[in-house]
Amino acid sequence: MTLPEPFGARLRRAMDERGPLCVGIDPHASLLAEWGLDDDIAGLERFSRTVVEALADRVAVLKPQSAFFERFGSRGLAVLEKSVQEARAAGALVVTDAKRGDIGSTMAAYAEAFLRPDAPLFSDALTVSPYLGYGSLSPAVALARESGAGLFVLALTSNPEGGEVQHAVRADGRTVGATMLAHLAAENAGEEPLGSFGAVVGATLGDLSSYDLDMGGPLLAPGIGAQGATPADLPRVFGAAVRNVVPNVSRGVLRHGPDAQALRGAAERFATQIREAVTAG
Ligand SMILES: O=C(O)c1cc(=O)[nH]c(=O)n1[C@@H]1O[C@H](COP(=O)(O)O)[C@@H](O)[C@H]1O
Repeated sequence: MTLPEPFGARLRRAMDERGPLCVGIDPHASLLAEWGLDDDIAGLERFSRTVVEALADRVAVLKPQSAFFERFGSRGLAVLEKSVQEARAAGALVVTDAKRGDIGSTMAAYAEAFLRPDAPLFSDALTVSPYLGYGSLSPAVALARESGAGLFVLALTSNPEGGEVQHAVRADGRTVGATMLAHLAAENAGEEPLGSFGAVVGATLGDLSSYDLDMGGPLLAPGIGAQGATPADLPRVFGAAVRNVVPNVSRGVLRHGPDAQALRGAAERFATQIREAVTAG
């Protein structure tokens, strides 16, 4: 049996070919209104389809945020399934942002929901929370390896509240966030050209030179646009690890809809600024 190509290798290629930008599919009620759509299932469906049709053939990664679909119950989940499948079919890698995390035996079921290749919500990667202990994620790590999928583990999140947990210093002197990065480095050891086990590290966090961000995997960096970070911040925040950064922009692109050309233009502007910043950095 041939193993599927690992997520990290597929992501590296997509980043090299398309640039590293990840656009979020975050159908906030306020964005639906701005787009002239109703806050209902038809509005959700129209919003998601528009983003997928405009961008899935050109950006490396699309990241649907599950909460905005779950808000509509089972019909919302059906739209999420369709969006994930159509985006993947059109050539984007899909990171489903569901931030799952639970005791190991329950985590196994979450992993099956998103990382088993025949699952309706199968995604190239899933965001997960390690704050029930990194080891609780083991079933997801194992299934991702088997399926050629990946994980993005919350390490240093973009929100100001994250620090009370992630910057907390453990008995061994390391911060909790640094410990998560070290677990990921071990997971990715020997994986070329890029490991499949990424970290989420906010672009909003300023100087992170005290952290070892070179953990062999991708760094999903939300916070650009609506949360105040800019592409120009990336080299300062990530240092040499900037080459492995997948910058996420959600509202900063989405507010340009519903016109597909305007969405593409906004994504292109961010992509250009990111390329310039990474090259200069
Ligand atoms: O895992 C994430 O994607 C994530 C982690 C984090 O630390 N901060 C963060 O903003 N996110 C997500 O990234 C997206 C950011 O959206 P914008 O602020 O609109 O660009 C949202 O979907 C958030 O849920």
